[in-house]
Amino acid sequence: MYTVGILWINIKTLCYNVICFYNNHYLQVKDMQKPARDFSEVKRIVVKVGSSSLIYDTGKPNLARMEMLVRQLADLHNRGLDILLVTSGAIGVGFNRLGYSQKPKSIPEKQAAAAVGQGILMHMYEKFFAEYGVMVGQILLTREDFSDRRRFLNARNTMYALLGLRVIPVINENDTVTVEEIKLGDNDTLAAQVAGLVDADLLLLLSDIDGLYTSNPKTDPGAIIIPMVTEINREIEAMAGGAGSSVGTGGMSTKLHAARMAMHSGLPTVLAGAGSEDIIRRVVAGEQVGTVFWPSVRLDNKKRWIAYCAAVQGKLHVDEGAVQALLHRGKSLLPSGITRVEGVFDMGNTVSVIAPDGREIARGIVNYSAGEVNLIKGLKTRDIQGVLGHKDYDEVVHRNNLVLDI
Ligand SMILES: Nc1ncnc2c1ncn2[C@@H]1O[C@H](COP(=O)(O)OP(=O)(O)O)[C@@H](O)[C@H]1O
Ligand SMILES: N[C@@H](CCC(=O)OP(=O)(O)O)C(=O)O
Repeated sequence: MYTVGILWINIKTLCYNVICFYNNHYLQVKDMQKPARDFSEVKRIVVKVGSSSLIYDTGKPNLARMEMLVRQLADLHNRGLDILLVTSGAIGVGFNRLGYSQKPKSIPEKQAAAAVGQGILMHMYEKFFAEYGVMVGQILLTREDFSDRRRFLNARNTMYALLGLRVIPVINENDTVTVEEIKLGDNDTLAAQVAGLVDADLLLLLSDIDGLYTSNPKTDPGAIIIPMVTEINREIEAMAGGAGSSVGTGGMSTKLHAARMAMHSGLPTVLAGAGSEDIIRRVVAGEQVGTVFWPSVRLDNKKRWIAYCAAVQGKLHVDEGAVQALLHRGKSLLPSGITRVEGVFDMGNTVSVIAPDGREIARGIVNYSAGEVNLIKGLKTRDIQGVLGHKDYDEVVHRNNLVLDI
């Protein structure tokens, strides 16, 4: 058993080394031939800064860091680029001002901290940007601002108006009013949503870590940085651990989720260290810093909306045959593959499709209500009419309304 264990560790180490050699050497050489880091055409950037980069663990703001980032953003703005800043930190700054020794646990206390902290945060940005003659405008968003078409267009119009007036939108989640059902929950996702909303050319996630590593470098000293990712597959996902500080939310998982959303919107994401010297300018100049997530297949607007904006109203649990049919044979979801229904939804709502191992394998728009799917699950398509008294569709979710690889 012991020998098998040692052998397994050696194989894992060898695999890591091969991956890292490939990433560090071959991909960088390839980068040089194919200018993957050529951001010279970039006109609009969404920059997200995490709490861990703006606040010390005590909850006191890191003023030097904030000033340094603002100077770089103001400079890009002066160069004529459109900059949108997604900033975390309201809860962190707020809990300190309220006299808590650490981030509170209860939702009302976090909301109170956000209410106090958001004002302080905005005041600091206003002050720092004003030193460079740059105006800022606050925008606070919830998930409904992306899932509701009217609100989506409203938010977009406001952002375009601000950019047109050469104002930098400073964006955060509206934590004071967001309850579970309407919250995005983390600003990495928010930044990716904003990048899609304004059709940005680049998403830059600045954190207390300088890139994606093979595992969490704060707990694994052997972790190695990955300079480029072209597909966020299960191996990459397995590398992501939780937050690295008491003020961060989500850790690497939410950054990968954000990068995947951006990839599906056709735009690159760079994850880099907020504390590195001149980091924003260096990323935009195409230097090999941090991890770049390169876009692959661009989903059309409808599928992007299903995957990332629509509120998920329920779950359809399916059997292995349905998993194979959806993932590998490009099929629609028929009643015969459905084993269980969760949630209350109507025809036209968005649902998650769950594999037998509990993984979400797809998201799509349903053609039948939860009650109806409950009655026809496991049945053949030809039985729908007899059971429901009507059959408007053969499929419970048509493949045109289905997004795989969420
Ligand atoms: N594979 C990984 N590579 C790099 N960092 C990781 C990884 N897994 C987990 N982390 C942790 O993610 C943290 C960054 O996420 P988070 O604390 O939420 O920061 P932010 O406040 O910038 O959003 C890092 O400090 C690190 O500890
Ligand atoms: N909206 C919250 C931050 C949520 C969040 O995602 O935090 P982080 O992981 O630090 O980017 C706040 O302003 O405190």
